[in-house]
Amino acid sequence: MEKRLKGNRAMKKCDYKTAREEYTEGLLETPEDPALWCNRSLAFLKEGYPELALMDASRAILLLEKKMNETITVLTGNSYKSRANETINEAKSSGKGEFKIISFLKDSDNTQKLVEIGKEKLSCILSQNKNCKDNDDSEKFVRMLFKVFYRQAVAFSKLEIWHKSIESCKTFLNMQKHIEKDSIEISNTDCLQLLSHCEKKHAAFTKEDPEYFKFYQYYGVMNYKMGYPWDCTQINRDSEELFEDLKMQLEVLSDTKLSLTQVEFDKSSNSSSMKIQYGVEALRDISAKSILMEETPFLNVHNRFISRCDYCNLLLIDPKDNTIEFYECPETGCKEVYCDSECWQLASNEFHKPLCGKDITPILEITQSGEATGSLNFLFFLKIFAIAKIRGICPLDIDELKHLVRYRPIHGKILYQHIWSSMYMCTLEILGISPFDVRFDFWVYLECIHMIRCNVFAATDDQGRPDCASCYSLISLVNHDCNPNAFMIDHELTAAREIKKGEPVTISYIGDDDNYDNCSRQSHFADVFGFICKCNRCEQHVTVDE
Ligand SMILES: C[S@@+](CC[C@H](N)C(=O)[O-])C[C@H]1O[C@@H](n2cnc3c(N)ncnc32)[C@H](O)[C@@H]1O
Repeated sequence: MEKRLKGNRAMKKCDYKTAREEYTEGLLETPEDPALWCNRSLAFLKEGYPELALMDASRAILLLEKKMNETITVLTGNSYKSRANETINEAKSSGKGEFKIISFLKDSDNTQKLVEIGKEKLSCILSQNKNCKDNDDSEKFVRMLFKVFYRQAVAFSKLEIWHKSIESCKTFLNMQKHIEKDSIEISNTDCLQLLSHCEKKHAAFTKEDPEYFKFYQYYGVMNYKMGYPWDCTQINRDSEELFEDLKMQLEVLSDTKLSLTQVEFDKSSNSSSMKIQYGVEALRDISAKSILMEETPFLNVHNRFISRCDYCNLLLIDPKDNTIEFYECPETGCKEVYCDSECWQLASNEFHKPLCGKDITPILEITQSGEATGSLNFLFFLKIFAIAKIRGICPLDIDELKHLVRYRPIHGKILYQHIWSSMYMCTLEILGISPFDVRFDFWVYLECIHMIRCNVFAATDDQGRPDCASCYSLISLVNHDCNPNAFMIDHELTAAREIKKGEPVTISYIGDDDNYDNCSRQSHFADVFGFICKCNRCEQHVTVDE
C-alpha cells in the first residue's frame, strides 16, 4: 500500500520512472494486488513501453476476473433498468449457477431478482447515477476494470495492433482526454461501447475459445532501441571479470587454439546496445579442416515431428530399419523421451523437473505450424524459464547465457508479435510460475526472445519444416563473415581453410548461402541479427567465386 501511494505521488509529478519502480517494489511484496498492476500499466504507457503496459493490464484483469468469477457485477441506475432486466432474463433462461452481487444497486427489486436466479457470466452495466457512493468498493472494482481495459486498448493502439474485434479501441482513443486525466468520467453512450468491448475482450481471454490463438496472431510495431534501461544484466556483460572468465573457458575448450577478443565493428554497421562486442581469434596457426573446438550445446529443442532425444536432440530412429529405441521418462504421464537414462538424468537436473508430465501442446501447436525456424524459439524460452525456476534466479542471470548478445533493431523499431504475450503466459502456466512473479516479468521474456534469435543454430527437416535448434554458450561468441574461415558441423567448429595466428575466426550465419543474393543476405542480417555486414564481399558486391 505504501509503495502504491509513493508510486501514485510520483505519477502526479509525472515522474513515471520512480512510479514504475515503486509499483514494481510493491509487487514484490504484494504480487496479487490488481491496483499495483493497473497503476504500473499506466506508468509503462507513459514511459513508452506499451507492450509491458498491455501485459500488466492483462494481469490486473486476471486478478479482477478471479473476483468476477465469484461475483457478478451489476451496476445500474434508472437509465439501465431495462438492460438489467434483460441480463436477469438471459441468466434465468441459461440457468447458470450461484453468484453474489457486489454492486451498489439502488433498485432493490432487480438486485433481489439477480440474487435469486444466479448467473456466472460477466455483465457490467455501468451507471452514471450520481447518487452512488464514490467510495463504494464495488464501484472502485468496476472502475478499475474499465481502466485496465482502457489501458489495454491504448497499448494496442500504441503498438499499432488493429483488428476488427478490437475496433472499439478506436472509440477509446476518441476518449484520449480521459486517460490523460487518468479519470473515467464517461458518458452513458461511451459506457455502452466500453461494455461491448469488455465482453469481447472477456471472450478473447477465455482459453476454451477456439479463436484464442488466432486472436493473438497479430503483429504490431514497437520501439526497441536499447532494450530496457533497468536491465542490469547488460551492465554486467561489459565487466572485465566476465571477459576473463569467458576467455579462459574458450581457451580450455579449444585446447588453446582459440581465444576471446574485443572487436570493434564499424559503428554504422551495428545497432547493438552492447558497448563491447566480443569475437574469437586464433591463438596459433591452424591448418585447413582441423577442428578448432567442440562444444556440447547448452540447450537443444526440437519440433517432435521426428523422434529425437529431448535432451541432446539425437535422432532416435534407426534409418536402416526405422526402429525407434528410447528411454522414457519413468514418471507416469510424462511423454519426454531420451537416448538413455544419462540424458534423462542430465535433463532432470537442468530443466526437466518443472516440465515433467506437463502438456506443452499449446506451444507445440505454434512451433509446428511455423514456417521459419524462428518458431522453434518458443521451446527455448520454455526451457530457459524452467532452468531459471530450478535455479531460483531470473532467466537473464543464467550463467551459460547471460553474456549472449541481444538483438537490437537497426532503426530502433521492431515488429511486435502479439503471440509473444500468449506464449509467455502459456510458458508460465506450464511451468507453474505465478504470472504475478516479477522475477519472470514480461520484459525478461522479451529479452530472451532477442537473445535467442541471434544466437542459435537451427535446421529444417527433409520436408523443409523447422525441425531442431541448438544454442551454444561459447560458439555463440563467433562472429559472422560472408567469406568465413570456419564452419559448424556436428557441434564442431572446423577450419574451412588455413587460419593464421591472431586472425579472427568467423562463420557464415546463413550457412550455405547459395539461395541469397547480396541484397537478401544483407536484409537477413539486418532483420535477424541487427547488423549490416561490411565484409569485403558485401562491400564489393562480389560472390565468393569471383
Ligand atoms: C552470435 S553473436 C557473435 C558474438 C558477439 N559479437 C558478442 O559480442 O557476443 C552475433 C552478434 O554479433 C554481432 N556481429 C557478428 N558478426 C558481425 C558482423 N560481421 N558485423 C557486425 N556485427 C556482427 C551482431 O551484433 C550479432 O547480432
